[in-house]
Amino acid sequence: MTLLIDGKKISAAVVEQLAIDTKTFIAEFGVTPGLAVVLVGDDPASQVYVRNKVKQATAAGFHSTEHRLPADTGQEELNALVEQLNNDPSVHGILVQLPLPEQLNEPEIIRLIAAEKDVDGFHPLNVGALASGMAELIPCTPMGCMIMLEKTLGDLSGKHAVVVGRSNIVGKPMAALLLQANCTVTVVHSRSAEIEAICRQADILVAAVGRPEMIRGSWIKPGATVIDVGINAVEKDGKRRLVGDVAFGEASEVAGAISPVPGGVGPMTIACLMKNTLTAARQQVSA
Ligand SMILES: Nc1nc(=O)c2c([nH]1)NC[C@@H]1CN(c3ccc(C(=O)N[C@@H](CCC(=O)O)C(=O)O)cc3)C=[N+]21
Repeated sequence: MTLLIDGKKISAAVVEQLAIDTKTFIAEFGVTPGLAVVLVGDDPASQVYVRNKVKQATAAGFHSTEHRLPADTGQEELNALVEQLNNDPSVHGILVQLPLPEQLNEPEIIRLIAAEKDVDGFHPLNVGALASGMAELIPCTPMGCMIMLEKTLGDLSGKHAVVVGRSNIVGKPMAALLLQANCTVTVVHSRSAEIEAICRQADILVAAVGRPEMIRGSWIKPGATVIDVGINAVEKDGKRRLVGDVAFGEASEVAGAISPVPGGVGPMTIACLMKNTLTAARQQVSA
């Protein structure tokens, strides 16, 4: 029997615990954790995610604000908003939805966000802290994947984890976290040779490439744990559907445990954003 790793259920438990911790925090410090979400442009999928984030923030007991800027916003204008949020003591976490429209310089914005308010964990200071095992703010998607893996497998020591993809937002931080959990870690990417054969050696396979159903059942070692990070919108029978980077039907016949899309990593990402917001608030009140 293949176990379905239910991200909806696990994330609900995370948010429930967080709501309790938030109450305690507010009672102790008299401060409500605040999250500011910035969205530039009007991509409909992004609007859905931003709305979900604001909704979950409210459920966790946070104060949250949404800042929408038009698609043609200039760098100066976005910088000014980020600086204003950096200086606002009621805001403990800042998330600027990526990717940004192409006239905007993404690395500049990532560096401009105050590191202690960087709830995405993308600022170079937070990336460095993660690489050396001193992280407070950990990128949300990889953190969510680790919670799912530990919930499913317990101790991860000695397992061979293969990460497919090397992005700054998922692949690289995922590899760092797996290494810290004492896995043997292999990262494969678009230039790698023998990707299939390497995937077939994985006890833990994390797919984060952004290519619909690229990973087939035949790439998976029987009994392996598969985490599907991909959220790809595809047309099927004239309807918009979400599929992962893993061919779910085939893969679930081979894997020991697998996370679905939707209902897997997506909700975990949002739950971890809430965790980071409370962590950030905690750091800031005791600073
Ligand atoms: N600075 C920044 N940080 C992010 O964390 C970030 C970002 N930019 N840009 C966009 C991506 C995408 N992302 C998702 C989070 C949750 C779901 C999610 O909950 N998805 C549901 C389905 C939602 C639906 O039906 O459309 C699920 O998988 O079950 C999806 C996508 C966060 N991102």
